This record gives sequence, C-alpha cells and structure tokens, in this order.
Amino acid sequence: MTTVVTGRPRRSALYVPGSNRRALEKARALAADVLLLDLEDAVAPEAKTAAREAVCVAVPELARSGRELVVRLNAPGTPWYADDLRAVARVAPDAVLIPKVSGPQTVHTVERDLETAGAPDGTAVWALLETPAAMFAAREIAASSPRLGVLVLGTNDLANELHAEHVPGRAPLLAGIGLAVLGARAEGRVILDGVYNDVRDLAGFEAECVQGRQFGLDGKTLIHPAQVEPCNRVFAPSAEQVEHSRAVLAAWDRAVADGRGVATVDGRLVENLHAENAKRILALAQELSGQELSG
Ligand SMILES: CC(C)(COP(=O)(O)OP(=O)(O)OC[C@H]1O[C@@H](n2cnc3c(N)ncnc32)[C@H](O)[C@@H]1OP(=O)(O)O)[C@@H](O)C(=O)NCCC(=O)NCCSC(=O)C[C@H](O)C(=O)O
Ligand SMILES: [Mg+2]
Repeated sequence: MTTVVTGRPRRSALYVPGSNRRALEKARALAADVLLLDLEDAVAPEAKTAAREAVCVAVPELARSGRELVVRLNAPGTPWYADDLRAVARVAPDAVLIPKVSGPQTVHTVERDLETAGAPDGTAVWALLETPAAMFAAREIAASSPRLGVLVLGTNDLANELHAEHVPGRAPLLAGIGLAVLGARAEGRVILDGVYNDVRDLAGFEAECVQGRQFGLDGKTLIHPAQVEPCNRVFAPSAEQVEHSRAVLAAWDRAVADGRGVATVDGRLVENLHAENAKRILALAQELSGQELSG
C-alpha cells in the first residue's frame, strides 16, 4: 500500500500542557487541527494528578469545538500510566498518544488496557516514535493494529538518545525521519513531524515545516500558539497546487476517455500515480475549505 487516505486534516497538532490552566483555556480559540493535551513530559511529577483531572474536565469542553482531541498519557511502565489510562478512557478523546513506543507490543498493551477500561472502540491509539529502536520498527508499529491511528515523531527524545545536536536542516535526524516515513507510508498511515523548540524563531520554524512537507509528512507537532498559523499555511495545498491538480485530473480523464495510459500537462508526463496524488491534494483542499466555511 502506498497511498494515504486524507481523512481529517492534521496540519498542526499543538501540545498543551495539562498542568497549565491558562494554556488549556487558550487552546479553545486556537486554530490547530489537533490538540495534544499533555500528561507526560510537559508536566512535572508533583503536578501529574492535578493535570490528569484538568485534562478530563477539558476534553468534553474542547470536544465542542470540533477539533481532534488527543491526550498524551504517561508511558506504560511509569507510575502514572494506569491512572491516566483509566481516567482518560472515561472521557473518550479521539485518541490517546503513547510516548516511547519502540515496537508493536506497546500498542497491543495499550489496546488491551483501553478495552479493559471500557473505552469506546472509536478511541484510537497514536504512537510517538522517539527512540532509535522505534525508527527501525516503524513499519511493524504502523501495522500493529487497526486501532493505530497516527504515527508522531518525537525528535527531542530521538536527538537525545542519538547524542545528536539540533542543527538547522536536521542532518543528524534525517535517517530516522526517513525510516519512520517509509514505515508509515508502507502501511498507509498518517505521520506527523516533531517539534521545533525555539518559539521565537518563526523563520527557522517555517523552514522546518517546509522540510517536513517535502519529506512527505502530513503535518507537524507544535509547542506554542505562534507556530499554528505558519504550520497550517505550509501544510495546506497552495492555490498553485490546487490549480495544477485540477489540470492533471482533467488531462488524465481525457487520456482515459481516449484509451491512453499517459497524458501531459505543460509538457510534463502525467500517469495514474499523478492523478492519484492530484485527487489527494484536492480532497485535502476541499476538506479545509469546508472547515473554513463552517468555522
Ligand atoms: C514553551 C513555553 C514554555 C513558552 O511559554 P510562555 O513563556 O508562557 O509563552 P508565551 O508567554 O509566549 O505564551 C503566550 C500565550 O500563549 C499561551 N501558551 C503558551 N504555550 C501554549 C501552548 N502550548 N498551548 C496553549 N497556549 C499556550 C500562554 O499561556 C500565553 O497565554 P496568555 O496568557 O493569554 O498570553 C510554552 O509554550 C509551553 O509550555 N509549550 C508546551 C511545551 C510542551 O508541550 N513540551 C512537551 C512536548 S514537546 C516534545 O518533547 C515532543 C516529544 O516528546 C519529543 O521528544 O520530541
Ligand atoms: Mg519525548
């Protein structure tokens, strides 16, 4: 399988610390496609219980906004995991994001625990890939379960485990990112990029969004409200892309009607794969324009 069903847009996925009341309130008005309500690394150990309670109150309130709501739990094996899972299963966000997933077994554990806790079947499991082992196991993780929704890159932990430095262009991380994208796409999964840590450097952030899009990632995870607008812009199809995609589809339809297997647009070859890609871009553009009209 090589194509990905577009589904809901996931251009931007903002981490919102569960322990930060102001950020939870502010998130209501932010235009991120996905809110990742965080119980893990953004929350200090002594604040875990209060953060869990605050997130369980916030989920039903934020659900009214129509955004995709995901709660990042503490990982299986930590002292907080069981309580996080039981509490979050009751409020039924769209998905739970599991940190430090390095193989399919962790997905199976969480899946079983969600069922035991009575979570609705619709609660998906998202996997955070942030270890060297996870990059090598990306395809197995992507194929681990029908409940597995989205793969998310954790480039901070990955850099840390690699003893790598954060540098413009991310050369030390590109092998891992490439493996993860290959694994995700081989199984037709959506995959989101890691975070950009300097919240004041919006030019550097935008350059990294463009790099992620060029790699084929569907969107990016974010840590600050200022990153939402540039991220949504970069990961949305541009007007030129939409126009070109329409031309590709029109040329392809004419070729099919004439019994030909190839066409050209502006002198460039168009085959079935280009038509499929054009359909994906137009479906995403359509989804976003519908969202903007109804929002
Ligand atoms: C990075 C921050 C600590 C900066 O916070 P702050 O100094 O408060 O920023 P500002 O004063 O500029 O904030 C302006 C207003 O925006 C609100 N705000 C800030 N961040 C968020 C947010 N994430 N969601 C919602 N609202 C937010 C502030 O409250 C201000 O509001 P107002 O008072 O009305 O002006 C902070 O941004 C932050 O904590 N970000 C999240 C950090 C985080 O989630 N880290 C963990 C995940 S990243 C990761 O590591 C992924 C993976 O695991 C890996 O390994 O790579
Ligand atoms: Mg991490």
